[in-house]
Amino acid sequence: MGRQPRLPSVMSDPLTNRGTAFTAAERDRLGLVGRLPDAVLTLDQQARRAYEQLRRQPDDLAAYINLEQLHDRNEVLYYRLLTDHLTELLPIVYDPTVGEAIKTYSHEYRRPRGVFLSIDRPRDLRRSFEELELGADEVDLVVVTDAEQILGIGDWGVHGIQISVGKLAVYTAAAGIDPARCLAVVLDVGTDNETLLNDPLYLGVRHSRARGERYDAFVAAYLDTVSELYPDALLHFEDFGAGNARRFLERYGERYRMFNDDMQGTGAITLAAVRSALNVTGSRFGEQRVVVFGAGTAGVGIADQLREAMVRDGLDKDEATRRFWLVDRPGLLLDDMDGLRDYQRGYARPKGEVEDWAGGADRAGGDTGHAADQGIDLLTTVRNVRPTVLIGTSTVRGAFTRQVVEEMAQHVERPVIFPLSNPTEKIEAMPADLLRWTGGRALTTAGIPVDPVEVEGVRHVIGQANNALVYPGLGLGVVVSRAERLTPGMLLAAAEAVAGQVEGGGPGAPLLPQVENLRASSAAVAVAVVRAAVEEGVARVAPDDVVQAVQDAMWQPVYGETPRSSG
Ligand SMILES: NC(=O)C1=CN([C@@H]2O[C@H](COP(=O)(O)OP(=O)(O)OC[C@H]3O[C@@H](n4cnc5c(N)ncnc54)[C@H](O)[C@@H]3O)[C@@H](O)[C@H]2O)C=CC1
Ligand SMILES: CC(=O)C(=O)O
Ligand SMILES: [Mg+2]
Repeated sequence: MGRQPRLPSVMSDPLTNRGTAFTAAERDRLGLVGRLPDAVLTLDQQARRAYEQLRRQPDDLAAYINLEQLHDRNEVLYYRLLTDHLTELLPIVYDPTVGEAIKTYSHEYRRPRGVFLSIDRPRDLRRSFEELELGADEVDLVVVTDAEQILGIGDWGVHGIQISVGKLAVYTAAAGIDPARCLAVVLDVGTDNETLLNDPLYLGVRHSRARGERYDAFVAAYLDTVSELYPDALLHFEDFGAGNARRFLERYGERYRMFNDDMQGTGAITLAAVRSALNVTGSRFGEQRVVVFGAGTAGVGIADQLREAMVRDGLDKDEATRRFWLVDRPGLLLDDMDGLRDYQRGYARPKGEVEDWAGGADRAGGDTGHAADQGIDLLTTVRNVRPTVLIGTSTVRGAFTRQVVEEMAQHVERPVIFPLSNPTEKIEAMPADLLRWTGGRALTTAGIPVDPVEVEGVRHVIGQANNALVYPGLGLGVVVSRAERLTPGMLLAAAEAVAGQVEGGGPGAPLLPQVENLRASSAAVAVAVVRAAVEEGVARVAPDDVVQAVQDAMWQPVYGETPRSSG
């Protein structure tokens, strides 16, 4: 076993490394002579080899690890692979496999990617960024999580860094956000996950989750620091706990260029999917009755955006609010309940409304489908409300039972049913079942990717209602327009652009664009977002030719000019 020669930084930095694709002249100029086997491969050939290696992995988690290792060696090659096989690989680097990877992070750890900020070392916060030596105009996007509610799998402490990494991979693969201009961050504020705290190999801060003033001050210091160091960057918040996600967006959304993906991104993609479903049914937003099962960050974020659509459709805000029924752990949310969260209160139904409901207000969940802890359960709600739209953001697998779905389908011709919880182990119902139970009448999507399904001779292609179909284009639009803020008009423009990308219609057609067309649909979203930013007066750059400006801004996974020296 010999000595491993030191590799010049041009090879050890995944942003500049091209491995066996360095030409003889580059090897000579960059100090790589003797560091590589003789052959010079093209990016195509490298991609073929990398894909062969990937295909040999025994399962999805192994494929994830293999891809992350490539990510850490050669970013151009990694993104080339991702863009060439987007439909196949998005579920690996992102939802649902990223959930598995997050659970096993401390054990599968190989090398760090991203910025780790510890609440026990607040004085290191600024330094952690400064030592990256990135200029004020060199960062477009920072994705941060505190990992309290990762997807639907809960609190994963420092492991959450991989959701920031995964979200960024999608930004680049889907919308060509330059990976050299992005940062993934975790705020490691401790964890209440006892499995992690009792694991000797756990890599995070080893205490329970900090809350209250200390936690708030840490988040405030984070925002202060990143916005000062990178004044043009979009500050993306991911997978914070329900109360915090909303609180920070409300407190800071006007002050910083901030985006909460779980509220705003999920709201926008769901709005797009409902828009598309209404194109099929020929009805209007203002006519819908919406039941949301799981009134947390995503559920209420969705309700807010659908409510705005109803208001644009002519309802006043109170009328629109009355078209929503939110069901959470205590059952249907009623105005006399103790313990409602601030963000739920506005949607709580008057207690009097339910007194003569079949089942009644005092009825415990019991035999009526998925049991609520107490109060009025989902089945009773559906039976009495006769919703046209049913949204699942509860993390409760199987909550949309056959009974619930058949009840809904008795009263509407085309029930719109979106089980949005991630990952697969949390989904409220599989779209195939929704279609079978309704004889193909359900208009459905899911947060995870699912295969087409044939029901009664019709092949149904299921769109993926995941915020990944909207946030990359939204981010690109912010980058191109250098928007000062992310406004409701920009979110709406993004949602409408996604819905506008849906082809054709016809029996079994998906409600959302296909992932294989994600680059094109993200570009269309970006164009709409730039135009909205200009119209709303928040754009600091107003390109003459928006379409071309968006194309020009998209980073491509190709080897460009080589660095002049190994640096
Ligand atoms: N498809 C997409 O793009 C997105 C999907 N999601 C998914 O939505 C789910 C929820 O995520 P968040 O809103 O961030 O979490 P959250 O914790 O803020 O909300 C979940 C809500 O469901 C409620 N819930 C839990 N058990 C319940 C039960 N037995 N009955 C009724 N309600 C119950 C909780 O009390 C909470 O209010 C996750 O699975 C997540 O992956 C979230 C964001 C985007
Ligand atoms: C997709 C996403 O953001 C979530 O499930 O939390
Ligand atoms: Mg999320």
